Amino acid sequence: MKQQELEEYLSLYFIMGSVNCSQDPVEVLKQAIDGGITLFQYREKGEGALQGNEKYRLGEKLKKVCLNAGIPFIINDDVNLGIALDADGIHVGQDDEAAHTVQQKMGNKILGVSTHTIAEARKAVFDGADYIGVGPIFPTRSKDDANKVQGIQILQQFREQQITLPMVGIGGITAANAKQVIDAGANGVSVISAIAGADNVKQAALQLKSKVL
Ligand SMILES: Nc1nc(C(F)(F)F)ncc1COP(=O)(O)OP(=O)(O)O
Ligand SMILES: [Mg+2]
Repeated sequence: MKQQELEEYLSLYFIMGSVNCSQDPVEVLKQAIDGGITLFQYREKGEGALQGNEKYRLGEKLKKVCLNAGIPFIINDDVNLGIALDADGIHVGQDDEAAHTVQQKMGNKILGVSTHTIAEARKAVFDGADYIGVGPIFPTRSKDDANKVQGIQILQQFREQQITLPMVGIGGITAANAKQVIDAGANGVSVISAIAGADNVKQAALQLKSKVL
C-alpha cells in the first residue's frame, strides 16, 4: 500500500473489542463506520476478553462489516488470528511477536508497531513497519498496562528526529484534544472509548472526524 494512501486510512483509526462495548460490537462498528472512521482494529484484550472460537467468530463478523464498507481490517497482537482471518494487517507492541518476524509472515499486509521512544520508532522503521502508534498521548482508561503518559511533544520529537513514517497518536484521545494531536505531526488519531463508550457512537465518530480533517 502506498504511504499516502495509508496516511489517509490512519485519519480516524477506531480500535475496539467486545470488552470496550456496552452493546453488540458488530452494531458499534457499523455505527462507527456510518460516523466516518477510516480504519478499524479488532483488539480483543483485557478482563473478560473472548478467547478461541468465540474470538475468531466475532473477528469474522467484524471483518465482513469492514469488507462491505471498504475499510481495512487490522488485528491486534494475535498474528495467527490475523492470518486465519486473512486480515489486511497486524498491529504489534514491544512485548508481542517481533515486528520483523511478523513482517516476514504477513508479506505485503499492513504492519503497525506500538512505540514509546525514538529508539523504538527507529527500530520499527528498520523492521519494515508501515505505520507506528505513538503514546499514550493522554491518560487512558482502555489499557491497564499503559506506559507513562507522553503528551503531544513525543509526536513533535519524532518528526524533529526525522521519523517520516505514517504515525497515529493513541491514548485518551477525544474530540476535545484530537486536533492538537494532528497539529503535533500525527497523520491520524486512534481511539477506543471515545467512540466505543459513547452513548451515540455514530455522533461521536462524526465529531472526531470533524476534528481530524
Ligand atoms: N493496539 C494498539 N494500536 C495502536 C495503533 F497504532 F494502531 F493505534 N497503538 C497501540 C496499541 C496498543 O496495543 P496493545 O496490544 O494494547 O499494547 P502493546 O502496544 O503494549 O502491545
Ligand atoms: Mg500488543
